[in-house]
Amino acid sequence: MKISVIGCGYLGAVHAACMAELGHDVVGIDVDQAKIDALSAGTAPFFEPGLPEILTSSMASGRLRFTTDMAEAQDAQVHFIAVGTPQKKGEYAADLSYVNAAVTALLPHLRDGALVVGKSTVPVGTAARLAELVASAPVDAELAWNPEFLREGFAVQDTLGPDRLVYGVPATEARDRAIALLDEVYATALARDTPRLVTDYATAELVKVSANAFLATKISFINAMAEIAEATGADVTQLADAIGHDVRIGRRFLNSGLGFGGGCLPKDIRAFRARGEELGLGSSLAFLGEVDAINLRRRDRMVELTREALGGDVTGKRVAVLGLAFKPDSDDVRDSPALDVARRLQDEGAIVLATDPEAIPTSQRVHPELHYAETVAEATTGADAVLVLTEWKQYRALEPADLAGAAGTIILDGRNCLDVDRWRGAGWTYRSLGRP
Ligand SMILES: NC(=O)c1ccc[n+]([C@@H]2O[C@H](COP(=O)([O-])OP(=O)(O)OC[C@H]3O[C@@H](n4cnc5c(N)ncnc54)[C@H](O)[C@@H]3O)[C@@H](O)[C@H]2O)c1
Ligand SMILES: O=c1ccn([C@@H]2O[C@H](COP(=O)(O)OP(=O)(O)O[C@H]3O[C@H](CO)[C@@H](O)[C@H](O)[C@H]3O)[C@@H](O)[C@H]2O)c(=O)[nH]1
Repeated sequence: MKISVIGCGYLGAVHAACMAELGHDVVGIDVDQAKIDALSAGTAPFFEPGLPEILTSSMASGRLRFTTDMAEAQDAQVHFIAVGTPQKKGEYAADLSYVNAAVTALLPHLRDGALVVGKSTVPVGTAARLAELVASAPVDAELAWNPEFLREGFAVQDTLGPDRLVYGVPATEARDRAIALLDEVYATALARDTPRLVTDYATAELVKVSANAFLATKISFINAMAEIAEATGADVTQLADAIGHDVRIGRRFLNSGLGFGGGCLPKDIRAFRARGEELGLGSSLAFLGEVDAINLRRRDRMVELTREALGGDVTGKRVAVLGLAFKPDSDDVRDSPALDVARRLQDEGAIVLATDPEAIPTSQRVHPELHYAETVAEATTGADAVLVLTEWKQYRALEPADLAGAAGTIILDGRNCLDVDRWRGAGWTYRSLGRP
């Protein structure tokens, strides 16, 4: 099938490459010339495991190409909208200007029978409005909403093998045709019995934001328990293991620490709250304000813990920060708790040297004033304290001997990911968020 993917960021570039990998003929379109140049050269514009390989194979097969020219979408039967929906400046609501612009620019290029498929995360009610815009096209075209649940770091795997497919389709006679086209797109996943839920626009939009709200709530729940654990001498990681054995609760997404960041959970819970208020249902989603507040307090506590460990004042103290990305296996630093803590410590007068296996270039772009080191050895040499803020596999595996160049023996575990006995046994002062 001929497919266009409009917006080639973390979501769209992976989606385009994976659709081509599945045998479709795909054109990826973006307004960012540099991104399109990189993708056209077969280079992934960000770090995502597995993406370079499928980009190379799909481009070599001739089934994948990239352009900034929207007219090249004209042959496609299905058009995925994968542009950004960031938080508006100074507000909680989502900025829908990119989605509106993308759909508007696509309209003159739609062919008869085309299906425009929303993938971006949007406030409930957006699809119904965009459906009217699509209906104004000079041809017979329809809109469907097909939210995406991929996780960065596992984006290729999640796109090729999603855990569920949700189709929000029109209530008109075009419904069956929209379902048939989406079934053709996802034939490989459907052949493996991937659950498929066909619903209306509003439910499809809400499935996405409520899933992220639930995940964020689960993380903030365990981080609230970490606050209580810290005050009472309990161990939040043991608590998570114990409650996680109850299958009704489950252990996943109960990792306490610095909390959630990234381009999705923080802005999605805020946009959901803002939408609730617009609907006159602010109280139904008011708890998300608390989820957000608990999450942001973790960053404050990490800065405070560093201050405490360094005798009450970080001024002039050397602090090594290991980890800048919002999570391991990604170079994404959007709303990254790690980068935020590093920056705040530097603002307080600490001499911060930060490192990350992949996220130095992305961090440098937003915080050129921070000092970066290419290796752990370089970052930790002469350090009074070492902070682990993103739980990359290589940081979890660190041994005290690897930090022999540090001046002090203070290690602060912002992700509750280190072996306490290994560090204390080697004479280090180990402190964390919620472990005694
Ligand atoms: N990143 C994820 O893991 C993920 C997962 C599921 C859903 N989402 C949702 O997908 C959407 C995209 O997220 P992202 O992380 O890929 O964002 P991103 O910022 O990485 O990518 C968005 C891309 O859209 C492009 N763009 C903007 N306006 C355009 C236009 N008019 N025409 C063509 N391209 C345009 C930008 O240049 C950019 O490359 C958001 O709504 C997000 O919430 C993201
Ligand atoms: O137990 C946990 C799990 C995650 N996190 C943090 O939560 C954030 C988000 O992690 P994760 O959800 O794995 O990453 P994303 O790639 O942002 O994926 C989320 O956001 C995407 C965009 O909407 C959705 O598609 C995914 O389903 C949803 O998991 C990161 O900062 C993690 O460090 C924790 O603090 N504790």
